Amino acid sequence: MPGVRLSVYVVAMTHQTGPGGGPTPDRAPAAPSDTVTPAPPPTSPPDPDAALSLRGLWKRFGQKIAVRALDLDVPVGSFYGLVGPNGAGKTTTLSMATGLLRPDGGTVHVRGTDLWAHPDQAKATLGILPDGVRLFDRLTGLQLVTYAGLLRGMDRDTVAERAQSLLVAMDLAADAHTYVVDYSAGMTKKIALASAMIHAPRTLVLDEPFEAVDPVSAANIRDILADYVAGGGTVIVSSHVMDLVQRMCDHVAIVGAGQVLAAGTIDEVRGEQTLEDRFVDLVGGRTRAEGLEWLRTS
Ligand SMILES: Nc1ncnc2c1ncn2[C@@H]1O[C@H](COP(=O)(O)OP(=O)(O)OP(=O)(O)O)[C@@H](O)[C@H]1O
Repeated sequence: MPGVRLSVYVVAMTHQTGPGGGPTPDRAPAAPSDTVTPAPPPTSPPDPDAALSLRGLWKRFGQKIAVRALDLDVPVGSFYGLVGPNGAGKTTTLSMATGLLRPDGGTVHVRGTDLWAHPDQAKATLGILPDGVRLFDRLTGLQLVTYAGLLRGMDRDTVAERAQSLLVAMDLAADAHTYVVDYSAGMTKKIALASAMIHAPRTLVLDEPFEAVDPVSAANIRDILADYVAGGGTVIVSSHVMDLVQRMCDHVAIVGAGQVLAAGTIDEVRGEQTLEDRFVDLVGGRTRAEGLEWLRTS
């Protein structure tokens, strides 16, 4: 199928030091180096024009390889979905792609800038909504968004103006002075998204942005993101909701077991199928519920 890259790597475990040569923040100790196989070399150089270009990314946690030799190019101006089953490596990939987690190997380029070599330069152009990272939740919503803008070096007047607009857009104006610790899960997601957008980044990397968000807010956020892409921004979003990705994104990568199994435009990847059917075909994992007869009540 044109435009769809099927993964070619089927390799054994590997362990490398990070690009900076330092230790990685893994939880479990790495296996001895003589028991591992080195990663294959990147298949092609990074794309300097891509919003995000990943080559040969690797990450292992103890014996678990979370991401293995992952290549991905995200075109500028695309609305890119990253989908995969639980534990596929989406969060690990996005964390490495945004400078939150040091890769064991491979490279990350943001519009041609090597993120791990020049993190300040590359990160200045990114807005990040990480999954599961704690916020400064003893601030109010307004304080948190303001703080994000000031940290990005913006002047106070611009920050104040944009913070108000973002709170309105996220339907959080009435809770601007509520502490984030008292926000619901969906409100927390929205205030984190507002914080990621305040500096008008060129690329937004959003890990599960719609999780716990109510349908009306989700529709509003989708509109905001669609406008942002129409204005030249790039959005990379991970999600489990295939229908949402199919409707919202113009590109998609299906990730399984730490690798890209297929990537391209939505039509290229799904072919004649729905995206969900294509996803299930590629990642497998459908099981019959056996041994649960005791759950039947009648
Ligand atoms: N800090 C960590 N320590 C140990 N193992 C980890 C760590 N982070 C992730 N893993 C493991 O790496 C694999 C990939 O995890 P990751 O969170 O990237 O998957 P995911 O695709 O984002 O999953 P989900 O859709 O469930 O959020 C999983 O097997 C997970 O258990």
